[in-house]
Amino acid sequence: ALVFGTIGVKKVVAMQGRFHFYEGYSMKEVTFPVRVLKYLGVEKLIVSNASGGVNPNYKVGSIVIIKDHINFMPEHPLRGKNDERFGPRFVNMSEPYSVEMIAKAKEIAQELNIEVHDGVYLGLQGPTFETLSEYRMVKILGADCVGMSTVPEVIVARHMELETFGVSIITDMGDEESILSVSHKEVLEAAKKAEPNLRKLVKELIVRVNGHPLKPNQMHCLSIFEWHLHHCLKWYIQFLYLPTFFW
Ligand SMILES: O=P(O)(O)O[C@@H]1C[C@H](O)[C@@H](CO)O1
Ligand SMILES: Nc1nc2[nH]cnc2c(=O)[nH]1
Repeated sequence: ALVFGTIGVKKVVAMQGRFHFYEGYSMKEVTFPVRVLKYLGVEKLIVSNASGGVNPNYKVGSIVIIKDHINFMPEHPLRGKNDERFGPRFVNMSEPYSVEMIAKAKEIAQELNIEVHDGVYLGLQGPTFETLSEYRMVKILGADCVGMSTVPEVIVARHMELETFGVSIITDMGDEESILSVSHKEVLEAAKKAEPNLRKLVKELIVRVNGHPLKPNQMHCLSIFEWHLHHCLKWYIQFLYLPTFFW
């Protein structure tokens, strides 16, 4: 489901969940929502995920601003005939995550006293969590965290020239002491704990980032909508949770 709303004077559409390759969807299906969002007029994409940390400076609950990724997914979302209406055959991936949005998010985090790290996310197929040796491999390959999503969506976002910001919550650490206990339940619990800070950060980023504000006639609707938004914000944001898209 797509949830439509506003944050400040920005129109927002959030996906209630995402598709994963490990669930059996094709890469085209996994990334289809990004195409839809682009055609809805979305200009900027905020994508979030849960991941396992291999950078020893992280701990469970750390918020990591994704500065780059390594594509280790088994299939490429742009494989096959290229549709030039969407984007070019060969996509420049030198700045998959917006440097401008990263800088703004860091500035906000400092102001709000929220501890953030930055790092490289490596995407694997899943659904298994990594073995100790695989976590070690992830680290050797130059990544700071590992997960099962995001990379295909970001590739397709770049294909369509959507400016992208990515953030990851470290829900488990891929080290010898904590690895024995990693489970999906723990992933959900750790993500929930980090959620209030992530919510503040993302909300403020949406407010401050460049984009088209609502037009004056839309402001009238907004004032009526604001009461609703104010009273339902808590509920709303829970659904905005992961991942959030806006334009
Ligand atoms: O959709 P994300 O990447 O946030 O979900 C992560 C990876 C798996 O789907 C799940 C593992 O617990 O969390
Ligand atoms: N692949 C992978 N995905 C995750 N999602 C949350 N934690 C992890 C992890 O340790 N590994």
